[in-house]
Amino acid sequence: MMLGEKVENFVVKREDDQFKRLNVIVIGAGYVGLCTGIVMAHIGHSVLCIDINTDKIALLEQGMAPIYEINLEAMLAGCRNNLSFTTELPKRLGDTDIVIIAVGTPSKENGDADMQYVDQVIIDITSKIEEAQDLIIVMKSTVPIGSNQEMFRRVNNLLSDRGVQANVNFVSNPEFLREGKAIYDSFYPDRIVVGGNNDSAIGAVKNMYYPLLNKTFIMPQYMDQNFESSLPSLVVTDFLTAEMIKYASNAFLATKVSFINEIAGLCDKVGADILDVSIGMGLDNRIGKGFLHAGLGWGGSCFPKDTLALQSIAREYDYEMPIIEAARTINTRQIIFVLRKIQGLLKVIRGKKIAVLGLSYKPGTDDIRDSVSVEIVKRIVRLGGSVSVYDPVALDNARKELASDSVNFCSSIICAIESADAVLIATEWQEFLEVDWREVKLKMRSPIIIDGRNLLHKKILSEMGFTYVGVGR
Ligand SMILES: NC(=O)c1ccc[n+]([C@@H]2O[C@H](COP(=O)([O-])OP(=O)(O)OC[C@H]3O[C@@H](n4cnc5c(N)ncnc54)[C@H](O)[C@@H]3O)[C@@H](O)[C@H]2O)c1
Ligand SMILES: O=c1ccn([C@@H]2O[C@H](COP(=O)(O)OP(=O)(O)O[C@H]3O[C@H](CO)[C@@H](O)[C@H](O)[C@H]3O)[C@@H](O)[C@H]2O)c(=O)[nH]1
Repeated sequence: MMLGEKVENFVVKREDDQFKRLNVIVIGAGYVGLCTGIVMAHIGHSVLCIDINTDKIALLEQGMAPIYEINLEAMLAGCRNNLSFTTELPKRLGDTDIVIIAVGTPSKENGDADMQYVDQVIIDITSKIEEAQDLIIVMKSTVPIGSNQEMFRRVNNLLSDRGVQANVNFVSNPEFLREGKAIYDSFYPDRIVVGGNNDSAIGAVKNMYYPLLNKTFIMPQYMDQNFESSLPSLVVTDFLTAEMIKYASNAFLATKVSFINEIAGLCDKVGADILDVSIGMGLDNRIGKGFLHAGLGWGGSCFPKDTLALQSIAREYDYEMPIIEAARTINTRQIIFVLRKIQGLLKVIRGKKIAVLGLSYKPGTDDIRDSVSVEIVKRIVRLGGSVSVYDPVALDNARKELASDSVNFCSSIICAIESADAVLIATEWQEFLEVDWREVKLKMRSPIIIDGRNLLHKKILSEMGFTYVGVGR
């Protein structure tokens, strides 16, 4: 890294180097790995995507997406010349310029990030590195602060144990894509963060992203062409800071949602309308419009585990993080809040039938990891209720998680609400906005809507004769 570069860490930089096509291996073909592989292939790199999950790879080889993500299959079809799939690392890594690690780092029981998948990948890669090889390992998985430095040392120790002399470098390159918009975010990131301690490795990663940083790629016709995104910012920094940027970003966004949910709770008490409060607040540029949508709270594979991991890291220093603690507490309280609302309306949940619309942790994805909706279904069942559930894409993923005689999986909204004592909107899928609520009302036992995502028009539904309860309105 150049002397003085740290000072301008957060300055937007534009690279003018000649773009060089690279041989890239992506390890882990999940939400992050697959989207990254597709985008890298689309912008011209030669990409090999590896996953130990043989079912995933079999689907991908047939051009089918193993996850629900808008534009994924079309993009997959569009870049097959540059993209191949396999279940194992090649015997030799000699031709590979960059290996991107994108395996999962889920929570352990104690809240730490579980590094077993990353650790295994490090061992696998190192065993394939050859004498005199140049290789850059790019860490996209979200890993605890200090991990990249530690792994860099570990790889070099393993190599010296094998008596291999090679030029292996690490670059921390956290990912910020959102599920449901993963392909779009991968093409148009707000920023690309690269953290490391080696100029030439950082330079190679900048080159890898050259077409994105300079928008020199051509977007396929079927993608929305009416985007107004500006060029992404490039943040060059050290390992620890890059790792912290990822955790801090997720913790901040989670806290912002919890903040608005706390205010929504008070709106409920005083009779103010959180929708207008959010608009009124968001119009202040310093606050910003995003992440002010009050509801059942945040879930998914990132906010819950990453806030937990950040707390775990802080505990190592006996350092308290009361804001993040509060954000998590408020998030759990949202589940209690909705159960109390249901109890308030139905009095007793035991023996009642509740329709739950939406199972994924947010619209646009089939991911049910840490989904608030799934947790609420489990709690209703524990309270003796029966639940009929519907989701446009996440039903299959939820079947195992919610297997119970008290849970009925329905293939349509109308099937789910048949004879229901109340309906809970748990994920704000557009389809729930478009359904004919008059028809729904005729089929329900009692016309009660708990709108856990503030999706529907309160006034219109009240006029139809529904008892409507939202979050903070
Ligand atoms: N999902 C997101 O929206 C998102 C966004 C930003 C960052 N992240 C981070 O990116 C990482 C990956 O997240 P994800 O949601 O894509 O995970 P995922 O669970 O969808 O995918 C991980 C994949 O890695 C594979 N895998 C595990 N061990 C392997 C090995 N040894 N070799 C090859 N493949 C292996 C698994 O089979 C799985 O398909 C996590 O650290 C996560 O925190 C996720
Ligand atoms: O105003 C809001 C915004 C979000 N949410 C909830 O917050 C959760 C997370 O939403 P979102 O951030 O859109 O989804 P993710 O795909 O989990 O993306 C987050 O987590 C990823 C994994 O680390 C990061 O890469 C992204 O930048 C970060 O936004 C979901 O349950 C949403 O329902 C709200 O309740 N209200």
